[in-house]
Amino acid sequence: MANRQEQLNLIRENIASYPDFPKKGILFWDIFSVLQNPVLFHTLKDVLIQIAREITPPIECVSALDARGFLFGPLIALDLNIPFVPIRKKGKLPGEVLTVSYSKEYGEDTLELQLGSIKKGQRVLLVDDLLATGGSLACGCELIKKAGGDPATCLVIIELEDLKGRENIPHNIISLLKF
Ligand SMILES: O=P(O)(O)OC[C@H]1O[C@H](OP(=O)(O)OP(=O)(O)O)[C@H](O)[C@@H]1O
Ligand SMILES: Nc1ncnc2[nH]cnc12
Repeated sequence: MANRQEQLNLIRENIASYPDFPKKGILFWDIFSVLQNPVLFHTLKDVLIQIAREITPPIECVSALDARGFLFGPLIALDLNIPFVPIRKKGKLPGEVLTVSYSKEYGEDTLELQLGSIKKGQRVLLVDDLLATGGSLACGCELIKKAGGDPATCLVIIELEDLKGRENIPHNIISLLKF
């Protein structure tokens, strides 16, 4: 069995990148290239779960950002046997919602969280595939706080270090791979 660094190196080598997508000047990192290989997908899932289990004090809920965060957040929540709560793009969640707008590397958007989906003071792990400017994760953390929860840790697979996104997020951030 490979150690964690070897597992991460294997994943790193298999993340595809596309220049000028979705806009000129953006180098797009495509996590779906990892999911096409079941061995790598299993490896990535195992690393994410190990890391989530190591967080102290323990997390009580997993949330994730629409859409690529949904590929990973539910896997962690199921393994830890704790609730999963989606944070979706505007207009997709029924019932009463909290709403916050934000900017990201290649545009602007609005995210929503269902009222009552997070308990007061609950320690939430917020999951996404990638941290660029940090706009999306910061927005997710703000929604969790507005709902009364504690955005205890953000967990991403890829961090684009040059964009200094973590400076925009006043919470604990774990990234598996720095580019
Ligand atoms: O750090 P930031 O500059 O905010 O950028 C990171 C966000 O951008 C991407 O999502 P996108 O909004 O493109 O949505 P998708 O998952 O639906 O493709 C990515 O999955 C992150 O959520
Ligand atoms: N460079 C990038 N690649 C993939 N997803 C992103 N989201 C924001 N910036 C991104």
